[in-house]
Amino acid sequence: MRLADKQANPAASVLGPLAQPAVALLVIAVAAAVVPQYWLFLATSVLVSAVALLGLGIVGRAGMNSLCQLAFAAVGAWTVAQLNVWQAPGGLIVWTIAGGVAAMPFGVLIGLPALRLRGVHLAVVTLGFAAAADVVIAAVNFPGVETFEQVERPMFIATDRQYFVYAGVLFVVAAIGVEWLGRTRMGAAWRAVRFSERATAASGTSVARAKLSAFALSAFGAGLAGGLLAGQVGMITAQNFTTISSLALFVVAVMAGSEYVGGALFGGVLIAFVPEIFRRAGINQDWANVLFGVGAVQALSQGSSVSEGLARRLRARRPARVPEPRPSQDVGAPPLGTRPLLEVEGLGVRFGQVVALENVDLVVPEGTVMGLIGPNGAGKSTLTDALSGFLTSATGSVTLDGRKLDGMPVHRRAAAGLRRTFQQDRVPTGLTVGAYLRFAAHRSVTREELEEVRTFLGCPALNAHVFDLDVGSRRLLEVAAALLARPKLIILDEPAAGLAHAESLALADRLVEVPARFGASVLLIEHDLDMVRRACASVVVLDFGSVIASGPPAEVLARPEVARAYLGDEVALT
Ligand SMILES: Nc1ncnc2c1ncn2[C@@H]1O[C@H](COP(=O)(O)OP(=O)(O)OP(=O)(O)O)[C@@H](O)[C@H]1O
Repeated sequence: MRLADKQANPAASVLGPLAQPAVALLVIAVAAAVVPQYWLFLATSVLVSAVALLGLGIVGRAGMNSLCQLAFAAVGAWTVAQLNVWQAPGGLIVWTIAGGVAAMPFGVLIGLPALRLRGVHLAVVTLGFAAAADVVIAAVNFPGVETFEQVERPMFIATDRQYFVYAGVLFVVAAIGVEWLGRTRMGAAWRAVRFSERATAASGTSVARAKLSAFALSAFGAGLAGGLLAGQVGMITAQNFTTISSLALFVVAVMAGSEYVGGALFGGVLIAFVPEIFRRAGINQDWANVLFGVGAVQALSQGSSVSEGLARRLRARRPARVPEPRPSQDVGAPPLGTRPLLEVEGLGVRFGQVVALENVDLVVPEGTVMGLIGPNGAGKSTLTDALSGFLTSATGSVTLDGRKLDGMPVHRRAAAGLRRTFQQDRVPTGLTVGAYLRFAAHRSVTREELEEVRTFLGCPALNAHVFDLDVGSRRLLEVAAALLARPKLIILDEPAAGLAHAESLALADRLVEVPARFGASVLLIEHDLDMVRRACASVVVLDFGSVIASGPPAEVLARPEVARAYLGDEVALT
């Protein structure tokens, strides 16, 4: 399913989705006709590296590092060489695709540690794999090398000019594939995992699946590049896939921004042409790697690659329109549900010696908005984490609509109808509003449904970029996504943080309507007591991890023990 809105990419909406590939193919055709043979060979190398960089960009989208892309490429090249020796049916094009497919299990294998490791630890694991692959392929010759068997090209791509066109077409197809994937739910999951694994799981998406799919498809891209290289040079050696080359590829990806098609192409140009320019200038080609390293350090210190910086500058020309806050309009008494929806019995959570929750019993009725309040450190967020499945050490039992949730992982609880938002901003910045809502809804939603929820809460337009939104708008967006998922229960953890007081009250009025309009009960965690009074039919007060009061808001907030918990004094919270 297509997730991003067309307007998110101004060029695409003006020229049509096929215009960019068509222009690219035209440039390739013209270059094939006019560029001298030698430079065309280098240009083919650009395309080979660009395909590998597109693959690397996939793990980059998911916020992971892979320093072993050329080990995957070696698998692709090996497969092509072996199929060539066997003279397998299908010819080079089929062998190249087979090379990509053959690299995928290795991608999954390397992706497995990514389920537990992040950042530099994951990078070290992938580097280890690159080094191990280096040793293996240096020790044994690629198929056909001992017998001097060149990889055979079909007639129509036999010359270097024809092969350049073939590489160009393959790059365009790969670029379309990567862009298309980026707009699917899987692509949105990669962006979401990069921003927050917790929020991704809480939206019902398997973090493990998102990470492994990114590694598998990334390896596929690298495998394709390896096969393409095998066809280009005819006979491959271990020298083509050294660990240092893998590192250089990664560094260029960081600098150029391989998550963008333009960035991958630019990176390919750097890898192919900079060493050549150095050679012609009589400078040792290895200095190219130093230059790439400096560029990557510069990109990291600026917080964005060349492509990311360009994309931001383009977006800055079209700032997102944030709608005027809706005026608050007291919609009357909130509904008071009767049938129990969420039943919590004896919930307990300890962090070492700290007892965060102790023997908490709680019932959230169906069709209502219930408040959960308490002073800082009372245990509200811990309760949310325990209910949504993040705290596996929690004791006690949780039942939603008659179904026991105990032992269920986060994404399965979300699928069972329990959605939550977070106190901190967890909306991935790499998506448009529309793409985020569709992803986080975790079900097929029509544009009308999107617009309905968006306007109901007063969120920015679907084509606005999350990156450009203020914190308040992002909080509303998270609530909108939770509503779109049509859950049975939504736990909102301080949704008004970042909103002005009037906006908080307007949100409270909207929440009152949620049970009737969206069929979900709401458990609202809030410090803004005006908002709680306005939105909630009942309220539960936590203090030091225990429930100290519950009932209608006006009555509960007037109780001296509640005032004492908040203010340390017997003053009613009126
Ligand atoms: N990961 C953790 N390790 C150790 N202690 C923790 C951890 N998380 C929470 N706590 C402790 O558990 C208690 C409850 O914290 P919690 O964050 O749930 O409170 P809260 O009511 O959500 O507070 P706030 O309103 O400030 O968000 C506090 O004493 C806190 O210090």
